[in-house]
Amino acid sequence: MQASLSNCPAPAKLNLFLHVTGRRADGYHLLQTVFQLLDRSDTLDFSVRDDGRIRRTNDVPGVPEETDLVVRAARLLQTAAGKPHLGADITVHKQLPMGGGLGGGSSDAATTLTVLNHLWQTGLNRTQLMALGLQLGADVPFFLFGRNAFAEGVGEDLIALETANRWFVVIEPGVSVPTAIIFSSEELTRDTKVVRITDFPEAHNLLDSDFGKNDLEVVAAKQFPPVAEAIKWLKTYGNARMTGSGACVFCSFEHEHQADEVLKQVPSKWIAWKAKAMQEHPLAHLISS
Ligand SMILES: C[C@@](CO)(OP(=O)(O)O)[C@H](O)COP(=O)(O)OP(=O)(O)OC[C@H]1O[C@@H](n2ccc(N)nc2=O)[C@H](O)[C@@H]1O
Ligand SMILES: Nc1ncnc2c1ncn2[C@@H]1O[C@H](COP(=O)(O)OP(=O)(O)O)[C@@H](O)[C@H]1O
Repeated sequence: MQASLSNCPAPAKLNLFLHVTGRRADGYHLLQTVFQLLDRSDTLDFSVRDDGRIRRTNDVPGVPEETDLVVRAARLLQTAAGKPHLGADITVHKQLPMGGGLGGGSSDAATTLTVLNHLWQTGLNRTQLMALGLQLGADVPFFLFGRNAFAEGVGEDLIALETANRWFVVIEPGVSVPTAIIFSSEELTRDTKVVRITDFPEAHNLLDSDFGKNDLEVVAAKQFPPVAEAIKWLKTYGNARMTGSGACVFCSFEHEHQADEVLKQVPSKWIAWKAKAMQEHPLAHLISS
């Protein structure tokens, strides 16, 4: 058995649009969204243990070990696979901001399920891993699906899409937005018209069109003024939007040099970076269909 794997990527996602179309009986919201993978990632190291213990080896500020989605993902897989004697030491190198709408925690969890399924030779297929992932968070199945996608339900009904190979400028407005606060707002609209995949422009043209919006944006911008400020600033360069429940905002460009020009202008109070669209998750090959 291979004992360890280092520098495993957990990439960020953007929601190119995000419509809230209803609410389930359990309070969870029904969404329609297009998920886009980015080539900016957290990275994780895994080392197999033979005593059944699952440990995070480093401190992650603000995330106690027991609540880390990485530790919870590993425990869930250990139980589901019936391998109580197998454990792991996991190191999480965070690059993606927390509460940023980039899905960092969900992506870390998906990478953990993928890599430990491989190292422990657990043999779960993609569908089984996605079902486990959904127990950890609504975004986790997408990262296991492995391709850019149109998503419905709470994000678990996925159809693969070929999106444009764009460059993105992403601004971190310096606040962490808790997803639950945005979804529980009285001001959130929950009745955006349901679209069919054939209703919106071909995915590779999506970013050039006015199609879609992020229904969570109005709520987040009102409750977190730095989000509103970053959107306003970035809108002078193109069709800027918030991703997920915030806080990050993004704008896309055809050429890298255009992204570089915008980055040079970003006020120093914000962290900003560029990333390229990815069509496939870098670990997709480790999972069998
Ligand atoms: C909004 C999105 C869009 O991709 O992304 P993020 O901004 O979190 O990255 C996701 O739907 C977020 O999914 P995820 O990050 O997994 O959310 P969770 O932690 O499972 O949910 C936190 C809380 O938000 C509420 N919630 C979440 C998802 C949803 N479809 N309806 C909800 O009402 C629930 O109250 C839940 O307890
Ligand atoms: N490995 C992890 N990385 C980041 N956040 C985590 C992790 N494990 C648990 N969390 C919790 O999940 C919350 C949401 O994190 P994250 O997925 O980064 O943001 P978002 O859902 O906005 O994209 C964090 O504020 C943190 O409390």
